[in-house]
Amino acid sequence: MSVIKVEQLKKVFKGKEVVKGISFELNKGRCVALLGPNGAGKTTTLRMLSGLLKPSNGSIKFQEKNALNDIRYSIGYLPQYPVFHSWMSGKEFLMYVGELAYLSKKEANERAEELLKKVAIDDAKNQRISKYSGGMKQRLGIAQAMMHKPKLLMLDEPVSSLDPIGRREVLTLMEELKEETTILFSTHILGDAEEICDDLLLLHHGEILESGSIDDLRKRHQSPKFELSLRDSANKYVDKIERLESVNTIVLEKGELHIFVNDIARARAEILTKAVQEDWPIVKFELSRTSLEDLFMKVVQS
Ligand SMILES: Nc1ncnc2c1ncn2[C@@H]1O[C@H](COP(=O)(O)OP(=O)(O)OP(=O)(O)O)[C@@H](O)[C@H]1O
Repeated sequence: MSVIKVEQLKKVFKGKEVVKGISFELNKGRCVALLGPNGAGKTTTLRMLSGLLKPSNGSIKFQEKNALNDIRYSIGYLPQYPVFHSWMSGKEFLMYVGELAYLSKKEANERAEELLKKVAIDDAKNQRISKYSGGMKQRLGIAQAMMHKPKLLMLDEPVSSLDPIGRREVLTLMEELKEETTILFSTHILGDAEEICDDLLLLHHGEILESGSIDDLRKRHQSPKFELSLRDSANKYVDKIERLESVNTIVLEKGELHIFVNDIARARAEILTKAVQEDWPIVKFELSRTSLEDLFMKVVQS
């Protein structure tokens, strides 16, 4: 069952389309990564979904209506650069957020205590936020977004500004939150997406290039390739290999040739025959598979 359905969502800033009519659905209970390089349109998309930015076109539909008939009560949102009232303590801040979400004082107090434990800052709950580390602030930001038990939690690059320990803490916390709510989080790091997410939306120049479960995408993007290194300049061999019938495409990466093929046996025979005939100074000739990483690198570099 889907939590949210987005159709033809578009945003134009000063005549420039930065989100180009994207459509997708998020299924209940899934953790979905909105993955894309800088400037892909991730923040703009999340801001439209959270109601902070008016779309130029398209529709955003929540499948379940909430009692207040306002999508903001179905969504928890942590912006990329959250602003806290730093003079407040973590607990006071959560109580304040609870009040804004129309929770009673009792409800807000119970929920705040529960979340402070969950995000592991209950020891520091009475300390001023200005004393918190980056990781603690980010975890408080997640708690803030969860105060009103949203159906969908959206986090904009929640780990990109953190040190390795902070990153680990927040990623572990997100894994736990998957049990409670559907998560959409933006990142430009494929590894983070793969570590905690089920599904992926790959965004580039405001368009969704790939979407689906990470497992399926991984399978779909596995195709055979040979990696060839030579003691010579690899450039000299590109033309010769490209002319072989069994070769699809060649990518030169860090001095190594990545030769994409369909028929492994035929390609191997053709390449090695040519190499022996011309006495190529081969250092490495190895079969490997392309991967989601290859796809992402191609997207990021284009
Ligand atoms: N308010 C605005 N006015 C004009 N252009 C904007 C505005 N907000 C974003 N943009 C442009 O829209 C494009 C997408 O920006 P956005 O912040 O959504 O990308 P992003 O994928 O979140 O990138 P990053 O990872 O760097 O945060 C960029 O080219 C950006 O300069």
